Amino acid sequence: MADSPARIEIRNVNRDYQIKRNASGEEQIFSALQNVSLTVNKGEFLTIVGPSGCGKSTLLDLIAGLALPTSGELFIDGKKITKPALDRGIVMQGYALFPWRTVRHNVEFGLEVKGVPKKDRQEISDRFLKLVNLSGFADRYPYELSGGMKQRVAIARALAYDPEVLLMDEPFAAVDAQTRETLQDELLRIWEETRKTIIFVTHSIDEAVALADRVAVMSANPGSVKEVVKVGLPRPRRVGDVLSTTDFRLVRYRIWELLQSQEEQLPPVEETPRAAQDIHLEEQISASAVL
Ligand SMILES: Nc1ncnc2c1ncn2[C@@H]1O[C@H](COP(=O)(O)OP(=O)(O)OP(=O)(O)O)[C@@H](O)[C@H]1O
Repeated sequence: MADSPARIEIRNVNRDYQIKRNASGEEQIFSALQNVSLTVNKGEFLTIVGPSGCGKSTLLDLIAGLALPTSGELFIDGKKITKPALDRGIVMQGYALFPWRTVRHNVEFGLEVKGVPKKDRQEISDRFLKLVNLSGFADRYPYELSGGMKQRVAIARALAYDPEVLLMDEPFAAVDAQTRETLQDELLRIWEETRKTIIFVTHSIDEAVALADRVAVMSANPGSVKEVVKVGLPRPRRVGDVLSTTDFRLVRYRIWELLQSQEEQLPPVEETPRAAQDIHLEEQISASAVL
Protein backbone atom coordinates (compact mmCIF):
# COMPACT_ATOMS: atom_id res chain seq x y z
CA MET A 1 0.00 0.00 0.00
CA ALA A 2 3.05 2.31 0.50
CA ASP A 3 3.18 3.30 -3.19
CA SER A 4 -0.58 3.61 -3.53
CA PRO A 5 -1.87 7.11 -4.27
CA ALA A 6 -4.85 6.43 -1.99
CA ARG A 7 -4.77 8.33 1.31
CA ILE A 8 -8.32 7.52 2.40
CA GLU A 9 -10.25 4.51 1.21
CA ILE A 10 -13.89 3.95 2.04
CA ARG A 11 -15.15 0.49 1.15
CA ASN A 12 -18.82 -0.46 1.07
CA VAL A 13 -19.65 1.50 4.19
CA ASN A 14 -23.07 1.37 5.81
CA ARG A 15 -24.02 3.36 8.88
CA ASP A 16 -27.29 2.72 10.69
CA TYR A 17 -28.77 4.56 13.63
CA GLN A 18 -31.30 3.20 16.08
CA ILE A 19 -34.10 5.71 16.39
CA LYS A 20 -37.26 5.82 18.50
CA ARG A 21 -40.26 6.13 16.19
CA ASN A 22 -43.38 5.82 18.28
CA ALA A 23 -44.78 6.78 21.68
CA SER A 24 -44.05 3.36 23.12
CA GLY A 25 -40.37 3.97 22.40
CA GLU A 26 -40.05 1.07 20.00
CA GLU A 27 -36.70 1.25 18.25
CA GLN A 28 -36.25 1.22 14.50
CA ILE A 29 -33.21 1.19 12.29
CA PHE A 30 -32.48 4.25 10.17
CA SER A 31 -29.94 3.86 7.38
CA ALA A 32 -27.89 7.10 7.26
CA LEU A 33 -25.28 5.80 4.80
CA GLN A 34 -25.70 2.93 2.39
CA ASN A 35 -22.95 1.23 0.45
CA VAL A 36 -20.60 4.20 0.27
CA SER A 37 -17.28 3.61 -1.50
CA LEU A 38 -14.84 6.42 -2.21
CA THR A 39 -11.10 6.87 -2.60
CA VAL A 40 -9.34 10.13 -1.80
CA ASN A 41 -5.80 10.42 -3.11
CA LYS A 42 -2.75 11.81 -1.36
CA GLY A 43 -2.66 15.59 -1.63
CA GLU A 44 -6.13 15.73 -3.16
CA PHE A 45 -8.73 18.38 -2.31
CA LEU A 46 -12.12 16.65 -2.29
CA THR A 47 -15.33 18.50 -1.48
CA ILE A 48 -18.64 16.85 -0.56
CA VAL A 49 -22.05 18.35 -1.33
CA GLY A 50 -25.54 16.96 -0.90
CA PRO A 51 -28.96 17.77 0.53
CA SER A 52 -29.44 18.23 4.24
CA GLY A 53 -29.47 14.89 6.05
CA CYS A 54 -27.76 12.88 3.29
CA GLY A 55 -24.97 11.83 5.67
CA LYS A 56 -22.10 14.23 4.92
CA SER A 57 -21.22 14.80 8.59
CA THR A 58 -21.74 11.13 9.37
CA LEU A 59 -19.23 10.23 6.65
CA LEU A 60 -16.73 12.77 8.02
CA ASP A 61 -17.22 11.37 11.56
CA LEU A 62 -16.44 7.88 10.25
CA ILE A 63 -13.25 9.09 8.54
CA ALA A 64 -12.31 10.95 11.73
CA GLY A 65 -12.86 7.73 13.70
CA LEU A 66 -15.40 9.47 15.95
CA ALA A 67 -17.94 6.79 14.97
CA LEU A 68 -17.68 3.31 13.51
CA PRO A 69 -19.51 1.98 10.45
CA THR A 70 -22.25 -0.59 10.92
CA SER A 71 -20.54 -2.54 8.13
CA GLY A 72 -17.79 -1.88 5.62
CA GLU A 73 -14.33 -0.49 6.25
CA LEU A 74 -12.37 2.76 6.11
CA PHE A 75 -8.59 3.02 5.71
CA ILE A 76 -5.98 5.73 6.02
CA ASP A 77 -2.74 4.88 4.22
CA GLY A 78 -3.84 1.26 4.19
CA LYS A 79 -4.47 1.13 7.97
CA LYS A 80 -7.99 0.51 9.16
CA ILE A 81 -9.62 3.48 10.89
CA THR A 82 -10.89 2.47 14.32
CA LYS A 83 -10.56 5.66 16.39
CA PRO A 84 -9.53 9.32 16.16
CA ALA A 85 -5.80 9.97 15.77
CA LEU A 86 -3.43 12.83 15.08
CA ASP A 87 -3.06 11.78 11.43
CA ARG A 88 -6.47 13.43 10.89
CA GLY A 89 -7.15 17.06 11.81
CA ILE A 90 -10.72 18.25 12.18
CA VAL A 91 -12.10 21.75 11.58
CA MET A 92 -15.78 22.23 12.37
CA GLN A 93 -18.23 25.03 11.71
CA GLY A 94 -18.38 26.22 15.34
CA TYR A 95 -14.58 26.69 15.64
CA ALA A 96 -14.46 24.57 18.85
CA LEU A 97 -11.60 26.66 20.27
CA PHE A 98 -10.78 26.40 23.97
CA PRO A 99 -12.02 29.73 25.39
CA TRP A 100 -9.59 29.62 28.33
CA ARG A 101 -6.54 29.29 26.09
CA THR A 102 -4.88 32.08 24.14
CA VAL A 103 -4.65 31.82 20.36
CA ARG A 104 -1.10 30.47 20.66
CA HIS A 105 -2.07 27.88 23.27
CA ASN A 106 -5.02 26.79 21.15
CA VAL A 107 -2.69 26.23 18.20
CA GLU A 108 -0.25 24.34 20.44
CA PHE A 109 -2.88 22.00 21.88
CA GLY A 110 -2.24 19.02 19.58
CA LEU A 111 1.50 19.48 19.99
CA GLU A 112 1.14 19.26 23.78
CA VAL A 113 -0.86 16.05 23.34
CA LYS A 114 1.95 14.76 21.13
CA GLY A 115 4.54 15.64 23.82
CA VAL A 116 6.43 18.18 21.69
CA PRO A 117 8.84 20.24 23.90
CA LYS A 118 7.84 23.85 24.71
CA LYS A 119 10.53 25.54 22.58
CA ASP A 120 9.59 23.51 19.48
CA ARG A 121 5.89 24.13 20.15
CA GLN A 122 6.49 27.84 20.10
CA GLU A 123 8.40 27.68 16.82
CA ILE A 124 5.66 25.60 15.23
CA SER A 125 2.81 27.80 16.48
CA ASP A 126 4.68 30.90 15.23
CA ARG A 127 4.95 29.30 11.78
CA PHE A 128 1.28 28.35 11.55
CA LEU A 129 0.01 31.65 12.97
CA LYS A 130 2.03 33.34 10.23
CA LEU A 131 0.55 30.98 7.64
CA VAL A 132 -2.98 32.07 8.61
CA ASN A 133 -1.98 35.75 8.95
CA LEU A 134 -2.49 35.93 12.72
CA SER A 135 1.06 36.53 13.94
CA GLY A 136 0.03 39.63 15.86
CA PHE A 137 -2.77 37.87 17.72
CA ALA A 138 -0.94 35.07 19.54
CA ASP A 139 -1.77 36.37 23.01
CA ARG A 140 -5.43 37.14 22.41
CA TYR A 141 -8.27 34.96 23.68
CA PRO A 142 -10.92 33.58 21.30
CA TYR A 143 -13.62 35.99 22.55
CA GLU A 144 -11.41 38.87 21.37
CA LEU A 145 -11.43 37.62 17.74
CA SER A 146 -13.86 37.91 14.83
CA GLY A 147 -15.54 34.79 13.42
CA GLY A 148 -13.13 34.67 10.47
CA MET A 149 -10.13 34.97 12.78
CA LYS A 150 -11.43 32.18 15.01
CA GLN A 151 -11.83 29.99 11.97
CA ARG A 152 -8.23 30.71 10.95
CA VAL A 153 -7.05 29.75 14.46
CA ALA A 154 -8.99 26.48 14.12
CA ILE A 155 -7.26 25.82 10.78
CA ALA A 156 -3.82 26.65 12.27
CA ARG A 157 -4.53 24.38 15.23
CA ALA A 158 -5.52 21.50 12.97
CA LEU A 159 -2.47 21.97 10.72
CA ALA A 160 0.09 22.53 13.53
CA TYR A 161 0.34 18.89 14.57
CA ASP A 162 0.93 17.94 10.95
CA PRO A 163 -1.97 15.60 10.17
CA GLU A 164 -1.98 13.77 6.85
CA VAL A 165 -5.61 14.62 6.30
CA LEU A 166 -7.68 17.69 7.11
CA LEU A 167 -11.40 17.03 7.62
CA MET A 168 -13.49 20.20 7.34
CA ASP A 169 -17.23 20.26 8.09
CA GLU A 170 -18.79 23.46 6.69
CA PRO A 171 -15.94 25.46 8.19
CA PHE A 172 -16.91 28.78 6.60
CA ALA A 173 -20.70 28.57 6.92
CA ALA A 174 -20.90 31.01 9.83
CA VAL A 175 -18.95 33.92 8.33
CA ASP A 176 -20.06 36.70 5.98
CA ALA A 177 -19.63 36.33 2.20
CA GLN A 178 -16.55 38.53 1.95
CA THR A 179 -14.72 36.87 4.85
CA ARG A 180 -15.71 33.54 3.39
CA GLU A 181 -13.99 34.27 0.10
CA THR A 182 -10.87 35.48 1.94
CA LEU A 183 -10.80 32.26 3.98
CA GLN A 184 -11.34 30.15 0.85
CA ASP A 185 -8.35 31.83 -0.81
CA GLU A 186 -6.26 31.37 2.33
CA LEU A 187 -7.18 27.72 2.47
CA LEU A 188 -6.22 27.30 -1.20
CA ARG A 189 -2.88 29.00 -0.54
CA ILE A 190 -2.24 26.84 2.57
CA TRP A 191 -3.20 23.71 0.67
CA GLU A 192 -0.84 24.64 -2.17
CA GLU A 193 1.97 25.12 0.38
CA THR A 194 1.33 22.04 2.50
CA ARG A 195 -0.33 19.64 0.03
CA LYS A 196 -2.42 18.04 2.75
CA THR A 197 -5.26 15.78 1.72
CA ILE A 198 -8.42 17.80 2.38
CA ILE A 199 -11.98 16.51 2.65
CA PHE A 200 -14.33 19.48 2.88
CA VAL A 201 -18.10 19.37 3.41
CA THR A 202 -20.15 22.32 2.20
CA HIS A 203 -23.68 23.32 1.22
CA SER A 204 -22.37 25.75 -1.37
CA ILE A 205 -21.92 24.44 -4.91
CA ASP A 206 -19.76 27.47 -5.74
CA GLU A 207 -17.46 26.77 -2.81
CA ALA A 208 -17.31 23.06 -3.63
CA VAL A 209 -16.27 23.68 -7.24
CA ALA A 210 -13.95 26.64 -6.59
CA LEU A 211 -11.86 24.70 -4.06
CA ALA A 212 -11.83 21.11 -5.22
CA ASP A 213 -10.00 18.71 -7.48
CA ARG A 214 -13.14 16.55 -7.34
CA VAL A 215 -16.62 17.01 -5.89
CA ALA A 216 -18.46 14.04 -4.38
CA VAL A 217 -22.20 14.61 -4.85
CA MET A 218 -24.29 12.73 -2.29
CA SER A 219 -27.95 11.88 -2.33
CA ALA A 220 -30.30 11.20 0.57
CA ASN A 221 -32.68 8.43 1.65
CA PRO A 222 -30.48 6.51 2.01
CA GLY A 223 -27.30 8.57 2.07
CA SER A 224 -24.98 7.54 -0.73
CA VAL A 225 -22.43 8.96 -3.16
CA LYS A 226 -24.28 9.64 -6.38
CA GLU A 227 -21.37 10.76 -8.53
CA VAL A 228 -17.86 12.12 -8.17
CA VAL A 229 -17.31 15.06 -10.53
CA LYS A 230 -13.81 16.07 -11.65
CA VAL A 231 -13.31 19.83 -11.56
CA GLY A 232 -10.16 20.32 -13.67
CA LEU A 233 -9.83 24.09 -13.18
CA PRO A 234 -6.21 25.28 -13.30
CA ARG A 235 -4.02 25.59 -10.17
CA PRO A 236 -2.92 27.68 -8.42
CA ARG A 237 -6.39 29.10 -8.11
CA ARG A 238 -8.02 32.13 -6.60
CA VAL A 239 -11.74 31.86 -5.98
CA GLY A 240 -12.51 35.32 -7.41
CA ASP A 241 -10.74 34.44 -10.65
CA VAL A 242 -12.56 31.17 -11.35
CA LEU A 243 -16.17 31.97 -10.47
CA SER A 244 -16.97 33.70 -13.75
CA THR A 245 -15.19 31.26 -16.08
CA THR A 246 -17.10 29.03 -18.47
CA ASP A 247 -15.34 25.91 -17.16
CA PHE A 248 -16.46 26.76 -13.63
CA ARG A 249 -20.06 27.30 -14.77
CA LEU A 250 -20.16 24.00 -16.63
CA VAL A 251 -18.99 21.99 -13.63
CA ARG A 252 -21.30 23.97 -11.37
CA TYR A 253 -24.24 23.27 -13.65
CA ARG A 254 -23.45 19.54 -13.75
CA ILE A 255 -23.46 19.40 -9.94
CA TRP A 256 -26.59 21.50 -9.73
CA GLU A 257 -28.30 19.07 -12.14
CA LEU A 258 -27.26 16.10 -10.00
CA LEU A 259 -28.66 17.78 -6.89
CA GLN A 260 -31.74 19.02 -8.72
CA SER A 261 -32.77 15.50 -9.60
CA GLN A 262 -33.00 14.67 -5.91
CA GLU A 263 -36.03 15.02 -3.73
CA GLU A 264 -34.70 17.90 -1.68
CA GLN A 265 -33.69 20.61 -4.12
CA LEU A 266 -31.22 23.40 -3.73
CA PRO A 267 -31.87 26.81 -5.32
CA PRO A 268 -30.28 27.22 -8.76
CA VAL A 269 -28.46 30.39 -7.76
CA GLU A 270 -26.88 30.96 -4.37
CA GLU A 271 -27.77 34.18 -2.64
CA THR A 272 -24.28 35.63 -2.57
CA PRO A 273 -23.67 38.91 -4.41
CA ARG A 274 -21.13 37.33 -6.73
CA ALA A 275 -23.26 34.28 -7.52
CA ALA A 276 -26.30 36.43 -8.15
CA GLN A 277 -24.33 38.63 -10.45
CA ASP A 278 -22.26 36.04 -12.28
CA ILE A 279 -24.07 32.73 -12.41
CA HIS A 280 -27.24 32.55 -14.43
CA LEU A 281 -28.82 29.34 -15.44
CA GLU A 282 -29.46 30.47 -19.01
CA GLU A 283 -25.78 31.29 -19.38
CA GLN A 284 -24.87 27.89 -18.06
CA ILE A 285 -27.23 26.17 -20.41
CA SER A 286 -26.05 28.15 -23.42
CA ALA A 287 -22.44 27.50 -22.42
CA SER A 288 -23.27 23.77 -22.30
CA ALA A 289 -24.87 24.05 -25.73
CA VAL A 290 -21.76 25.67 -27.21
CA LEU A 291 -19.50 22.75 -26.30
N1 LIG B 1 -27.09 10.13 16.49
C1 LIG B 1 -28.02 9.99 15.57
N2 LIG B 1 -29.12 9.26 15.80
C2 LIG B 1 -30.07 9.08 14.86
N3 LIG B 1 -30.02 9.61 13.63
C3 LIG B 1 -28.95 10.36 13.34
C4 LIG B 1 -27.89 10.60 14.28
N4 LIG B 1 -26.96 11.37 13.68
C5 LIG B 1 -27.42 11.62 12.44
N5 LIG B 1 -28.61 11.01 12.23
C6 LIG B 1 -29.39 11.03 11.00
O1 LIG B 1 -28.54 10.60 9.95
C7 LIG B 1 -28.80 11.36 8.78
C8 LIG B 1 -27.51 11.99 8.31
O2 LIG B 1 -27.12 13.00 9.22
P1 LIG B 1 -25.88 13.94 8.91
O3 LIG B 1 -25.77 14.90 10.03
O4 LIG B 1 -24.71 13.10 8.60
O5 LIG B 1 -26.37 14.68 7.58
P2 LIG B 1 -25.74 15.90 6.81
O6 LIG B 1 -25.76 15.56 5.37
O7 LIG B 1 -24.43 16.27 7.42
O8 LIG B 1 -26.81 17.03 7.12
P3 LIG B 1 -26.69 18.62 7.13
O9 LIG B 1 -26.31 19.01 5.73
O10 LIG B 1 -28.08 19.07 7.48
O11 LIG B 1 -25.67 19.00 8.15
C9 LIG B 1 -29.87 12.38 9.14
O12 LIG B 1 -31.12 11.90 8.67
C10 LIG B 1 -29.85 12.43 10.64
O13 LIG B 1 -31.14 12.67 11.16
